[in-house]
Amino acid sequence: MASESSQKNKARRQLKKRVRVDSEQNLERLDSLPWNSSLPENDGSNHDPFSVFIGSNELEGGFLCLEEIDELEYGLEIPKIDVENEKKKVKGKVKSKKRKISEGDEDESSGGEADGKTEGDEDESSGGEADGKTEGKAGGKELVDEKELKQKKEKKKRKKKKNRHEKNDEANKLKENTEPAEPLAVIDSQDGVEEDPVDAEYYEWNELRLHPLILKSIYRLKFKKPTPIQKACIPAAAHQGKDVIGAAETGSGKTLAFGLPILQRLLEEREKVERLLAEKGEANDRIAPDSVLRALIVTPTRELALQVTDHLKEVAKGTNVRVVPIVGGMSTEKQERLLKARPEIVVGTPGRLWELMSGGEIHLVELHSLSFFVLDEADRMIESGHFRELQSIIDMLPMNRSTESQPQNTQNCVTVSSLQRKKRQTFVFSATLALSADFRKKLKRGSVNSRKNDELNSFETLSERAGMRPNTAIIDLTNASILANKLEESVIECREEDKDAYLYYILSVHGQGRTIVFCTSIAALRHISSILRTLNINVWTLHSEMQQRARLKAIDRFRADEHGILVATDAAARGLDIPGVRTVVHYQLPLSAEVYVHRCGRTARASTDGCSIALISPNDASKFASLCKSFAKESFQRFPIELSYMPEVMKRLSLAHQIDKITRKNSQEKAEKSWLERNAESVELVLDDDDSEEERVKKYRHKKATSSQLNKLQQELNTLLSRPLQPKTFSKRFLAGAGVSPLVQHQFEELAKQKLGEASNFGENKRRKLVVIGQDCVEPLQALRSANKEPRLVLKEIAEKRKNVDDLRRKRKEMKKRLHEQRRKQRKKLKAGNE
Ligand SMILES: Nc1ncnc2c1ncn2[C@@H]1O[C@H](COP(=O)(O)OP(=O)(O)OP(=O)(O)O)[C@@H](O)[C@H]1O
Repeated sequence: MASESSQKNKARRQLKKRVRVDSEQNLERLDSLPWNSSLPENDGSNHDPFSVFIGSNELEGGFLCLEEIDELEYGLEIPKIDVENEKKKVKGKVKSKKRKISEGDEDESSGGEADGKTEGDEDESSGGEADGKTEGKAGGKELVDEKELKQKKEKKKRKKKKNRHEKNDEANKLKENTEPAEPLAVIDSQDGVEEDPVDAEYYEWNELRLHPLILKSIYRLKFKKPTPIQKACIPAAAHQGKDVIGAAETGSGKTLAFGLPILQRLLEEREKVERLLAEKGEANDRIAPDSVLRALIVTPTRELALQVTDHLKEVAKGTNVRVVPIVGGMSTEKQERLLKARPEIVVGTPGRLWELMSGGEIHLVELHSLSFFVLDEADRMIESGHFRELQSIIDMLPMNRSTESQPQNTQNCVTVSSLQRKKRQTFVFSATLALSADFRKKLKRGSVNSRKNDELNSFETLSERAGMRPNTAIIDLTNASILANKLEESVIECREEDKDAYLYYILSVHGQGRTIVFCTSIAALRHISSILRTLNINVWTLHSEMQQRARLKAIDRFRADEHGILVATDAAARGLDIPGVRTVVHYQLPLSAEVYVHRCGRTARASTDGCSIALISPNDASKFASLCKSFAKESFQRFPIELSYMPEVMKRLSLAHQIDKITRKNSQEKAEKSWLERNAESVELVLDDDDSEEERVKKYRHKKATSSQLNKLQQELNTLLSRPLQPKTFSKRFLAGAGVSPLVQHQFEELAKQKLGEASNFGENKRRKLVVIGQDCVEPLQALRSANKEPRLVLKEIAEKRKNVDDLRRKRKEMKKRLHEQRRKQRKKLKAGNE
């Protein structure tokens, strides 16, 4: 018996030793993971008096370890960081192994009092010898000792149990607050230890060691795990304090990839001040809120600036960090008022930012404590139209070399910024950074600071001017095509004049989900929106000539409509984040591959899928060819067209075009007339109607004829539109199969109402059961996927067609020239004959 017990004890001791080694190895491994902050050595250049209190961390931003932050202070139990997890797992393993070893023993322990043998087994911590000693002894003292020991152990057990319950309660509370839906209990099948569901679900976030308040926001937003660009950027930017150049596909979460490190540092710094004051025994209310600008984020468009602001505000909820947008098209006074509140983060467009900066706006020019300078959609920023203002803004930034100014400790009040005299971090992000051949080379070299290109508006110059440091982390996660992974691209070849018909076809036969139709010119946008409205399709428009308020309204309305259609110029191509955009139509091809990528990026965002359809006419051939070349593509899938729909589509389009032409002419005439009248009025002239009676009658007749023609056309179109769009072979008796888009469904419903109306007029109750069937949605993406046998448009074909078109044009030109020459000769002959 004794030998059995000592064997058990030996086994236990060995196991303990192994577990300790395992756990140490695990901790070592975790310590060596790349996200550990690799803080530079103190080079002695930091003269910040506060560094005495802060320690070496202060040198590079004073990053706090997560462990230093008291979770309870924030009213939440933060899922443990990886180290904790590992420890927990190790403990679990020990437990389960112990359990295996002492199986039976524990059972015995319930009846331990009877034989007194198992006491020592349970009290494994006291060592195996105790067992040996108690073994076989039944003396009174020993019994008393055993009883005491047992009581102690039970007390300990009860305490442990209580603690466990309390912990579970807290975890449950957090789950309720953050993850109300389907809490997932994960059981580690290997060691039988129950893992915290939040722990398991947000495991990857925990590894990034973000501030508890940021994690709380992330749980609230239900972002289960960081996206690859976030995973790559956060350790470098937030924990290693590096500058970052980041390129990743559209919709991949780049905003938070730079936004979270900013928040992290601001919160860490606040924590540090609080801690310092607490150490010095001073009250927290003496901490002044940050009254200086800490992060300046520049975006190329107003919508994007507003969107980034909203996104950051959402994550910064509950942190007291203020984010403010500064964009053109809105009242300058209002924005100045916003800046008076001295927000820590400002997101703006270069134009308005520079306007306020050059006007001496105090919050924007006091940049000594600026810790972050961010260029979102950086490649767009270096294009003409933005660069000059951006350059001026960059020139206002203080040198990013040393801790140039002394901390302010005004009136004995510690400001957070006064403690943060460290280098400014620069973040440069875009989906298409890697598209430029020049930049691609630099990315490959892993450096952006080699001075080969002296072009003023090069990316290189910009980053250098912005104070980007040599050890910048360059993170390029773009795939070969740069486009989102789940995007399906397709093309429709058609004549220029048929583009409207194909657009109508896509929207009416397949118009599921939100669609954005892109064009390059405002004139084309106006044309399309007018035609579509004539065809009873409700569309929103967005272009740069619109008032800012109208632009935002259009976006809001589009966002609110599940099957909304937005016709936009490239003003909406970058950054716009509207969930549920299923299709992007390129009515006109963009002028560059970058813009094509950004347009396509309005769909297939955040790991969802989507589809892009480009309408290509012979005029677009050369643009299309260069697009293919940029993406090294040899072929494109053709979008499947059910040709039997086309006769009906064409009929409607022809009517819509005629109506549109007449209405445009009318409104143009009206505008011209009112312009003349307005001008005459302004110079106090009375306009004479100098038309003769005959002319006036003629005009009247013409007007009447046009208006009756317009009425006729409109009626005809209305009749067509009141019927669902049907393929030519469509049988009215059986309505099934092809799938019904919202527009067609609406038309069916209208038809049903009409029929019901007729039926009730004639008292025919039998016809009441008019049912619309076949409502399975066939959205463009679905149609595209199910038509994978559709022949692909090969680049060679395009090149051939382009050559044919060019040949034809050349021949026509030559013929014209020949004809012209012939006529000239004839005229010359005639002239000579006459003479
Ligand atoms: N970790 C995450 N998990 C799930 N969704 C996320 C995560 N991070 C961001 N998102 C969401 O993904 C969407 C796209 O994010 P964001 O606008 O930052 O993308 P982007 O890469 O900047 O796109 P673009 O290049 O088009 O500007 C947003 O709706 C955002 O809320």
